[in-house]
Amino acid sequence: AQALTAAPAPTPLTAVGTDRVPFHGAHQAGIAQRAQAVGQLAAFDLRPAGRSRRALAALLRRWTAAAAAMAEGRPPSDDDQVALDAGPSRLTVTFGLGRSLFARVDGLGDRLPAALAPIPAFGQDQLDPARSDGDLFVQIGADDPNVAWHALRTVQRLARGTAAVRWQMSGFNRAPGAATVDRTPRNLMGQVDGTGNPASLGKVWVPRSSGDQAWMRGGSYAVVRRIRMLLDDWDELDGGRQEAVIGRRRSTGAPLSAPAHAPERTPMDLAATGSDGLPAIAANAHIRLAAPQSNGGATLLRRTFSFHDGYDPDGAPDAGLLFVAWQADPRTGFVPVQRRLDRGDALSVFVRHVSSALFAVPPGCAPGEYVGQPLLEA
Ligand SMILES: C=CC1=C(C)c2cc3[nH]c(cc4nc(cc5[nH]c(cc1n2)c(C)c5CCC(=O)O)C(CCC(=O)O)=C4C)c(C)c3C=C
Ligand SMILES: [Fe+2]
Repeated sequence: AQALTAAPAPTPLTAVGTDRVPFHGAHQAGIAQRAQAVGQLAAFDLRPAGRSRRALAALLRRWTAAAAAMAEGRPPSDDDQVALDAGPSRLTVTFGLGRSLFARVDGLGDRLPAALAPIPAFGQDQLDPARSDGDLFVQIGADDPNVAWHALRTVQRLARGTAAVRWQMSGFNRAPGAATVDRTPRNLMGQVDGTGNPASLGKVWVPRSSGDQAWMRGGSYAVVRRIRMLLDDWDELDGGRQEAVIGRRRSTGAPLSAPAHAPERTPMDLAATGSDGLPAIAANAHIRLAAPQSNGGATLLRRTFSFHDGYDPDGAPDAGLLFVAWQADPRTGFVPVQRRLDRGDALSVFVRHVSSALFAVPPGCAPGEYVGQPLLEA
């Protein structure tokens, strides 16, 4: 065996480290790109010293400059060097604004978008206010854990004196190169999760020609829900019942309306029946109730991370989904879909929504500009 003191074999920086996502553009990075292996979500509340347009603009300018540098694999100014030897690793840092911010910062009251209306309470919610909402949102994704943590630490350091962390959550996904087959990654229930995401992002971006607030055009709205999975209860179901709850096969992710060995992306047929004459995709199956065709066309881009934060005293894992859903308007996206799921989804007895937040995510910016500039300066 090689002695631990021996110099490590020189491994070349692979595509995992060198891959990058451009920070600048029409839309912020971290929405259209497939989710990275590591996610860090954080909400900040403005401190009294940060509750002016000037202080907020300065913070967003600092955050933008640091995020743009790190996305290229360059250190931000006054760097702590935590990620000095790493490549950009597909780092994205995405910034959002919560409803409470518009009441706290002078002169922003009349700039509150109608789409930032509070998410209504749902019957099965068990939300913790301390882990919900927030003035500012930062979503970080990277294919390397050190790179993601470095970005989180950097935005938090740059906020000192202006804004303080309100809540923070860490998540993960399959690492690039880890799959043996070409298939959408699995969640912690073992399901292929993400297959039904929209092929086009037309309903994700606020249209250029509409919306009550011009500064949000080209932006999007993020609904963030920490959804715990009741995994010990789930384990009690046999495989067939687990598949019926979702409406898709566990092995391939194909819909239950398709033949046994159909590929993952076979379209679902909600009218199909089995040999018993019953619907192949049950009336209360998750995909039937969540699908756009069951919700007047309501469409979401789900870009989620799994989480696991230890165990309860009874041994149950505190694990589940950091559910991040993107849409042009949550009132016609997340809200009607969740209303339907809350009332009738077979999955709902195996999950628990424990936190909720909604953020307006402004469009992207060009070099020299900062995210949110049209809100604060136009
Ligand atoms: C309000 C929206 C949704 C919540 C909350 C939600 C929670 C949730 N979902 C899964 C697992 C799966 N979801 C799947 C599909 C799916 N889910 C939603 C919406 C919400 N899910 C939509 C819009 C869809 C797509 C429906 C379609 O048109 O096909 C699937 C199937 C595979 C896939 O399409 O991704 C799984 C599996 C969990 C575990 C969960 C909460 C913890
Ligand atoms: Fe779902």
